Amino acid sequence: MSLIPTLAETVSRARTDLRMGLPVMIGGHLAAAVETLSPARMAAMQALGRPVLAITERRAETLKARAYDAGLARVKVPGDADLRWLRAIADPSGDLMTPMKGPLFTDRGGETAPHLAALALAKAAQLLPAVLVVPAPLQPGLTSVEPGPLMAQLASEAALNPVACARLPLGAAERSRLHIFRPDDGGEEHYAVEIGDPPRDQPVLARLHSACFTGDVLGSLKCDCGPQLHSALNLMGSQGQGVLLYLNQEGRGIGLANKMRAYALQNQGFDTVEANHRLGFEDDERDFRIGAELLRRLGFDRVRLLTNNPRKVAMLQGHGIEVKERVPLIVARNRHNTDYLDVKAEKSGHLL
Ligand SMILES: Nc1nc2c(ncn2[C@@H]2O[C@H](COP(=O)(O)OP(=O)(O)OP(=O)(O)O)[C@@H](O)[C@H]2O)c(=O)[nH]1
Ligand SMILES: [Zn+2]
Repeated sequence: MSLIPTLAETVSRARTDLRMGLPVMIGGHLAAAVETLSPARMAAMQALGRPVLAITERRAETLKARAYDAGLARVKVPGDADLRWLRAIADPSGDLMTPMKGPLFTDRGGETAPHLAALALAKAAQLLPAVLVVPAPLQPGLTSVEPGPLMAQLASEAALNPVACARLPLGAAERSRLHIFRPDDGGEEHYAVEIGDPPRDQPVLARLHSACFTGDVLGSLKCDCGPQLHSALNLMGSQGQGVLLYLNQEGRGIGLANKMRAYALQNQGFDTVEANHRLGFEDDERDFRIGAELLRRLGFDRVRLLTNNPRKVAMLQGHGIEVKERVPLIVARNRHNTDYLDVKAEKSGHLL
């Protein structure tokens, strides 16, 4: 095998570069995430030409900037703009304090593939989707990737390889094991809690749980995650078998930092869906294929799925897992989570 990095490895590097504040070369353009960009690197990029600030169509809607391309607006960066100017466009936390940012002028026509790819990479890095982009000759030492292969790689499904497994007696079920799976694209590891020894030729009681540090670990009252996690484990414990997948897709895939930005917007009065949109994300950025892949790796192809989210059912069915039954997971309301639960029911189609 050659020592040259594969496409998956190059993309994984590019994602890490953006997180560190290092620009990457995407199809003849330099691209850097605004969130991690330093003033010196911004100046170096401005010296190369006229950069644009690529933002998502969602963010552009809030800023009243015209998005001429599906999913993308390319905001012209004035010659005298500094990093504060870029950050104010990227980060909605100051929108209410300084609502007038414009007028913002956006590019129409011309190449968009590098910009769209750069935004997808910023999302994959769980950074705010706002990227400074400037045409540039190849820069030695920087990671370089073409937009087409980059997009294809980000959309592809990483293989999840089992790395370790051990018995882990739980309060909810003494006969439990924890399996760790590692993707081959340098992404997050995911876990599976196997309770008892569920027969592989029958539908297994299963839960796909997305990580929620605030709810699962801290017992936050803002969401229903902690109680859902524990009631799923308890039900599996009482039935003697089940499998709970703990997927590291914090904040519906936007990461904990962005989820806290979303909570800050919720403090300003926006709901959970609006907050995601104002940040430039879709309501739900999770890749549910991971759940299907993990179930298959564990030997299951039929489940009784514990969920209130019809999208989870549809996605599993679409990826080769038969959902024999949907088992509702009802959790207690409190005065902090009642609006959140209502919005999930009204806007995200949850069955509550
Ligand atoms: N972006 C964002 N994520 C949130 C918010 N509140 C909770 N989350 C995340 O939402 C996810 C909840 O996931 P799940 O428990 O799988 O729930 P679900 O999609 O609502 O579906 P079921 O619980 O199966 O019915 C977790 O990743 C949480 O971190 C929020 O206000 N904003
Ligand atoms: Zn939660």
